[in-house]
Amino acid sequence: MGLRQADAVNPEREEKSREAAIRTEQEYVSRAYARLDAERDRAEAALRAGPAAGGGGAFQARVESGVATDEAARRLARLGGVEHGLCFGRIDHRAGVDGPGDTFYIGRVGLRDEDREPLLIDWRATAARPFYTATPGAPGTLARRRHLHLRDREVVRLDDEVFDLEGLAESERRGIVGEAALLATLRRARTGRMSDVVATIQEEQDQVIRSGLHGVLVVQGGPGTGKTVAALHRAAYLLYTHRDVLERRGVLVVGPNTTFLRYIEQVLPGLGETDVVLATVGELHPGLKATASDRPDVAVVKGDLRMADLVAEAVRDRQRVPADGLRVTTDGLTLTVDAETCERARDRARALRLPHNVQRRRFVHDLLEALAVDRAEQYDRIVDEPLEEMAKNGGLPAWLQELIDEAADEPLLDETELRMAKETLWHDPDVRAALDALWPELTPEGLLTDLYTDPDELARLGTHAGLDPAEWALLRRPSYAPWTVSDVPLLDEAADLLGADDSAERARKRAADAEREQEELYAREVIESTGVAELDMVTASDLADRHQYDGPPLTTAQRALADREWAYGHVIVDEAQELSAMAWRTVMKRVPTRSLTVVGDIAQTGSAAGAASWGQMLDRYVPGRWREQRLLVNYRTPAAIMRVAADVLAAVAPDQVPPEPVRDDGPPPTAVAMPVTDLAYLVQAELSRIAADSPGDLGGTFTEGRLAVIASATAHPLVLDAVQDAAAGATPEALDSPAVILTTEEAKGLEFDSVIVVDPAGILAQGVKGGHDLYVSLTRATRRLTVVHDNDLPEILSALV
Ligand SMILES: Nc1ncnc2c1ncn2[C@@H]1O[C@H](COP(=O)(O)OP(=O)(O)OP(=O)(O)O)[C@@H](O)[C@H]1O
Repeated sequence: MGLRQADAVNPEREEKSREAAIRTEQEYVSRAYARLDAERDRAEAALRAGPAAGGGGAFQARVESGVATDEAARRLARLGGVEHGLCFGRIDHRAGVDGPGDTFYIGRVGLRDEDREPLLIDWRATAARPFYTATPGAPGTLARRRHLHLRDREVVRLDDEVFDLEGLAESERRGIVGEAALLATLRRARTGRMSDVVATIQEEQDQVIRSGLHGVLVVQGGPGTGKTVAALHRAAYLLYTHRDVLERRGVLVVGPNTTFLRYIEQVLPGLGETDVVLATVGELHPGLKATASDRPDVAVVKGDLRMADLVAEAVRDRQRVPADGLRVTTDGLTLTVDAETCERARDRARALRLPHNVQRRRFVHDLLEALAVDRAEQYDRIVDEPLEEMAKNGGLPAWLQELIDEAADEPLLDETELRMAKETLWHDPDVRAALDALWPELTPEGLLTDLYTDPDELARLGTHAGLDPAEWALLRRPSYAPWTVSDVPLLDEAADLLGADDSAERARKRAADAEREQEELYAREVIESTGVAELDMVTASDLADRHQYDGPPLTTAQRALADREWAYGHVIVDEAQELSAMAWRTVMKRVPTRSLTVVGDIAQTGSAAGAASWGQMLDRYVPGRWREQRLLVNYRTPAAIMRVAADVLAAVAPDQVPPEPVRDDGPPPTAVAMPVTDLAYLVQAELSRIAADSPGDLGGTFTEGRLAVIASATAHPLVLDAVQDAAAGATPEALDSPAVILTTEEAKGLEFDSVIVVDPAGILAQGVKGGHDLYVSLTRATRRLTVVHDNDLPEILSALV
């Protein structure tokens, strides 16, 4: 146990020295806040002044000041997020022979005083690391670590750990550092928001946070081990340490549902980062926000990699050759292209190995050419036939015969004539319809809708892709059904295969380039006519650029979100065990460098399409090249609740070890046999209990607790009926209310002070993953757990009293 400084002195002296220490720290903290205010003022002033100010007349200077303004905006955003708990730690290095050791204050952001001396060390900086890694057994060069607890800007408490006294029993500490501070933090009631834990990050979490940027890091840990908070702090750390790469490319955090992402959204800005995109798998296809889910058996089929083959088959199936060749009537003529020529055109287009919509251009050009030639030949025949007739009858003058012989050696159409003929044909609706039928321009949505609604096509192509009839039959759905989360990887796959015909975009660019040339010409004239010396450094292209400037640049996050082909600098996947193989395929396309943090718990896999092991999903992309870090300590669930959950885990995943709980507080969990109709009373009673034993915030402020009722699919509608006062569903508003009713799936990744689990037998019966669902439900409570059953308590919950 870490020896607190206070233990070594008598109570009165302790109180006095504590007050004195608080006064000293208050002075320091006040200085830090004053500095923060000054920095904010400075950044605000720079921002108000705008890009042109301070740059003098020279254009380059103005550009530089524009960059400085962007930097000021970033800095301001960063400084805005650190008001709460600005400074939370202090480390004193051991004195050496050459004098006292260094002292550093650790904060959410780095600050320097007027003389550029460090006032606060950013928590992500190397110099801050001992704050997180020192243990009594391995203190490194630290003599003391101090946690500072603030309420607003006031220092209200200090917690010390002194490392250079003897007699510290490492074994008692279970690897936990800063225990007093940690437990105080954990005992705070849940506010419906995920808090950042930057002041109490633990050693094992610190290793995750500061692990190198490259490669795939898997963070495997049981419920409540801080995987999510560690992953988010890792995002902040990586952005700080690899700013150059990551500010440009951004970090993508993929989480299980939008509510959950909202929770973590409240953490990241608090850490002062802005270049992070948060998305669910349902949002990875730009322009779509899929939230609906498929039935588990359907999700399993859609999540299988054979779906990639099915989508590819569907695309190929739309590149057709008519068995009897192409016939199309235009301008009173029936033009034809034989099947062999059509086939050659298709093979030439496919050989380009480009997306379908881009290959289409080649195919269309080839067929238009064939049609144009046929038309020319037909015209030719119309003119030639009477002449041939005349020639046969010997009625053709010699000069005309000579002309005809000459023309026979010339091609029928020269280049310009051919281009114009193709152009005319392309504008004929009948020609276009005929070509569209052979090689249509496709959208991902259109392709999948057609496929899902056509049983014959599903049968034919499904068999090609290796799906059996029971599987492809599950894919049928009406065209009006909403897109589901499992459809998104398939849409993404289709988008890759289809690509976009960018001719319109290229035409726009050509026009823009021409316009720009004009701008440059004009700018050159301006430079020549003004002859102003300070413009010497400006090139005409600079001036043209300035002229075309239209609004502030998009942030990395905004640009990344809009671009399906954006390559992120790093991707973090939370609750990663839930991703299907197809979802992994989509995620991996977003990060060609394979720099990922994969966070999850195989024992909590609830989705039938999810992972049974990490290797199953990752080896395909980084065979044997991913590293795993385990988190073993549970910071959420008290020991008594964890004992009950451990029995469930032993039954459903005997090879998984439950995490070791830090907390040993709270009442024992209970089981109550009662009808669901009486549930409202229990909810009321629980709400009063959590209000009564809410310990208040560190500074004494009372914080409200939260309660969740997690019900089996069968009991869920009955619970909604019985407890009408409670909110329902994992929506942001519902989670902000005192009591919320959730399904097991909605409860994933969330936590509450008190949890009532209804119908455990029903949850267990929820398909193959029922046991995992029950394990997840039982581990959502930070203080109280009640299990409600209808006299059918499953055997594996017999530890409940
Ligand atoms: N070092 C820490 N200091 C204080 N609180 C912590 C620490 N680590 C984790 N916690 C708290 O423990 C709780 C669980 O953390 P988190 O939700 O990140 O766990 P998880 O491993 O993602 O859980 P699950 O798999 O059950 O979703 C949170 O309330 C978090 O704030």
